[in-house]
Amino acid sequence: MTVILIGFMAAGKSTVAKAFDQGKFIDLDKKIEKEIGMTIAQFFQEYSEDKFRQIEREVFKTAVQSGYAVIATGGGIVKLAENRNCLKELENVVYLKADFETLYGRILSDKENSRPLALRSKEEVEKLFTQRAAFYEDVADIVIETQGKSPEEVVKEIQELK
Ligand SMILES: Nc1ncnc2c1ncn2[C@@H]1O[C@H](COP(=O)(O)OP(=O)(O)O)[C@@H](O)[C@H]1O
Ligand SMILES: O=C(O)C1=C[C@@H](OP(=O)(O)O)[C@@H](O)[C@H](O)C1
Ligand SMILES: [Mg+2]
Repeated sequence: MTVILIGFMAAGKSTVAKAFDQGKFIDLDKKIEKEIGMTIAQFFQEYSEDKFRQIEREVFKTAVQSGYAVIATGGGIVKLAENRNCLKELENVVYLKADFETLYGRILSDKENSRPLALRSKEEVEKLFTQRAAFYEDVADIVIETQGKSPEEVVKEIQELK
């Protein structure tokens, strides 16, 4: 079975996926960065978000056919209707949920990932969160509340699903 992790920026999708054995998980953003040879932030600047979404769509499609144990998506995977339809058809789509203040705090203190869409004002990021939250709820099979839980605790909950 493949577990697909969805959720807003800094929900913990990448951190949680990494806890699974090498080769058995894929982080779509890391895969994309390897393919494009630059960071996502650089790509947004040099090309566009739309171009990024096209690549994300293809990488996601390939990943779901590849038998990974865990797929960490990027927070914007739900932006394209094609991806939302695909998520709805899949099983074990896990929404890692947290409230906006928690996520925003994590975004600000995360020095490892550059998130171009988080460079906007806090109000705009919150607007994006509200729009996206409805999509995550809609396509998810399972919701895991991550608030007050360590990444290890979240990993354990996911392992118990198997
Ligand atoms: N359950 C958690 N509790 C506290 N901090 C977390 C948790 N999960 C992730 N983080 C931290 O939040 C930041 C973003 O995590 P990341 O896994 O990159 O999220 P995502 O891939 O969903 O954007 C990282 O600094 C990470 O260490
Ligand atoms: O929410 C988004 O649109 C994005 C989230 C990022 O992934 P994380 O959710 O892993 O931060 C990354 O794919 C890109 O910066 C766009
Ligand atoms: Mg990530």
